[in-house]
Amino acid sequence: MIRIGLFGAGGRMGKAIIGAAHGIADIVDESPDAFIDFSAPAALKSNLDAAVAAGKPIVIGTTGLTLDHHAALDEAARAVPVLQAANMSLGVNILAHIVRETAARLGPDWDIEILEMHHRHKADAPSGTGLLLGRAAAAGRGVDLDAVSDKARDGITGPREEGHIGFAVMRGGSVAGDHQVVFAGEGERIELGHRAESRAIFAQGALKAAQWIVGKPAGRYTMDDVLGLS
Ligand SMILES: NC(=O)C1=CN([C@@H]2O[C@H](COP(=O)(O)OP(=O)(O)OC[C@H]3O[C@@H](n4cnc5c(N)ncnc54)[C@H](OP(=O)(O)O)[C@@H]3O)[C@@H](O)[C@H]2O)C=CC1
Ligand SMILES: O=C(O)C1=N[C@H](C(=O)O)C[C@H](O)C1
Repeated sequence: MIRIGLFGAGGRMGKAIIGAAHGIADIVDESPDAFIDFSAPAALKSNLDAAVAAGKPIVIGTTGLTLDHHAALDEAARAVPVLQAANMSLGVNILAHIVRETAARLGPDWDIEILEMHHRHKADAPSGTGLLLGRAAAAGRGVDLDAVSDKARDGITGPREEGHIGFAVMRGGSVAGDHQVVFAGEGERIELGHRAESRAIFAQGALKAAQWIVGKPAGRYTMDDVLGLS
């Protein structure tokens, strides 16, 4: 059993982690072996400071992070092990590899669109997973996602720009997390997707990551490292 300090314990993911921890981890207030953070971007820096002050690893699932947040992750990773992943599920992390491979094999005349739907409470858009899948597609094409992403279409947009990667965001009800990557060619489409049936898969992935990261050297890690997908 490992001892986990949990940031965001009162939230939806915090409760899912407490529910999944039985027999794997004790959720504690003092002397944790590792921290898990599913809270909000505004809390990231103080949560990293707590991990660095304790000299313990931290697993971060919070999404909506900016370049400044990533700089803070890099800084903390000089002192302690830091794993940040927009999606802790096995399925999504495998899907990202399939998307990268598919994008690499198809020419730029195949349009790439990413669709995601989440529950009505979600604070950030596009989802961290949508962006992760967009980065995988962009990497497959050898381009930078920021240079080719279309995140908002409204009004007279004109025709689609070749090589761009589009995002469509839906919010409603209690959807735990649906993602689809559409490769649209002339006369045919490839649709690759993942549906989370509950938050349990994210919670189990976060706990697995916390078990894995204890004892690792300082540095930045991903779920690929945990799942052996690198
Ligand atoms: N990587 C992954 O696999 C997954 C990532 N996520 C991400 O995890 C994050 C949390 O999601 P979810 O549990 O649904 O969100 P909730 O809003 O249900 O919970 C957020 C928690 O963080 C706390 N919190 C919010 N803002 C602050 C702050 N500024 N300082 C300290 N604590 C704060 C809240 O406390 P209070 O209620 O008191 O404000 C609450 O306990 C989101 O970014 C989400 O996208 C979600 C699912 C899977
Ligand atoms: O906020 C959520 O609920 C989720 N957030 C993550 C994201 O932004 O991709 C992961 C999952 O899709 C659920």
